[in-house]
Amino acid sequence: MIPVTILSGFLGSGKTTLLNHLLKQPHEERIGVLVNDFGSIDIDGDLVVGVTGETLKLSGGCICCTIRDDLEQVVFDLLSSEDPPQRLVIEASGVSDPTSVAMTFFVGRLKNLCRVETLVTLIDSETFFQTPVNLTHLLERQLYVADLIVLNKSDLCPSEKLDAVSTLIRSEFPRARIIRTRHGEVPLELLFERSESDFSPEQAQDPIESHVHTVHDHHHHHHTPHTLIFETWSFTCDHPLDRERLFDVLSRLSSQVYRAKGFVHAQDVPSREIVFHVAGKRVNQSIGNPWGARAPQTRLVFIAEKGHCFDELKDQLQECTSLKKRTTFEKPAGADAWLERFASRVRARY
Ligand SMILES: Nc1nc2c(ncn2[C@@H]2O[C@H](COP(=O)(O)OP(=O)(O)OP(=O)(O)O)[C@@H](O)[C@H]2O)c(=O)[nH]1
Repeated sequence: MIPVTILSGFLGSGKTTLLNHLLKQPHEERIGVLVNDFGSIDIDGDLVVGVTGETLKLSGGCICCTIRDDLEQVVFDLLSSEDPPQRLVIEASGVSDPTSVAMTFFVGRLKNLCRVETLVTLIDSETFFQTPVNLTHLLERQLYVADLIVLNKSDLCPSEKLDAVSTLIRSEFPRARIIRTRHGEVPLELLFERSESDFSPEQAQDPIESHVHTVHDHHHHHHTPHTLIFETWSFTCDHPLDRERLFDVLSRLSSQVYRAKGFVHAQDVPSREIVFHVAGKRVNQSIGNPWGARAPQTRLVFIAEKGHCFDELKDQLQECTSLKKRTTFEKPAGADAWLERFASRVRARY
């Protein structure tokens, strides 16, 4: 039976960062990695670096609901390949319920091939107490089934706040082990350590959600698909963007936008990708890979509250393609004529 580790945690909590850290650590097993992006274009798969095994991308939906069958198929194909991985790590999308992802391994063809060893849930410690009320249910679901809870982004959080987050989580979810990290730096041994028992379907029957997914009826799937709760929109553009303007636009995103990320074709660094992340109110950018033979293209994905209208953002992003430099001072109409009159008066006097 192939051991499976499921990484979950809300949008931007640091799952991909943890995955990258994990894959950079020396490991002897062949690790198969599956990355699920909720957005309509795949970004996460390309953000995973240093993979020694195989990385498969599942995008365009959430593996816990709309594309759950795809997950089963992809894992089955991977395990039936000539050189199958010895271990699987699945990065669930930030909006997914890890229980549903785990349940995929208790039904159909995967039932006798895999065992779900560890469920890891990441928390963005900095923004934990600002979690929008309509998202606390999802967060609870992610925490409830976790064997390991990672309080990530500890570098952005004063120690008193971190203690408060830790105390609250420990009292609400006493079963899990809790670890504080920065940049997802969890030791491999901890991630792959067998918990006291593997995940069992009974764990899915938690008090938070009464309508559980039963083992026998895999299609008896009651929870609301995330496409009904979240809105996703992507922006692609071949023209280079003004990075300063883009930073400005991304810094002022509506609070209904929970997450943005992607690759930018920037005017000032035309030869390399610029990787942008917005998580909470924080905008991060870093220089990524050279475009090489690929045609440079900006690909940004946004995840927001259902019903959010992206029209204004679309206009703002399109304006970032303009080569015109922004001026902070716009001369009022008639200013030139006035200046000319003023100058001639000065000339006449002196
Ligand atoms: N300062 C700081 N930044 C972090 C830390 N962990 C992750 N980040 C940054 O947070 C942003 C989001 O990190 P990701 O790893 O992409 O988050 P994610 O959970 O995979 O995001 P989704 O897949 O969209 O849900 C990136 O800009 C990371 O560099 C941390 O511990 N400290």
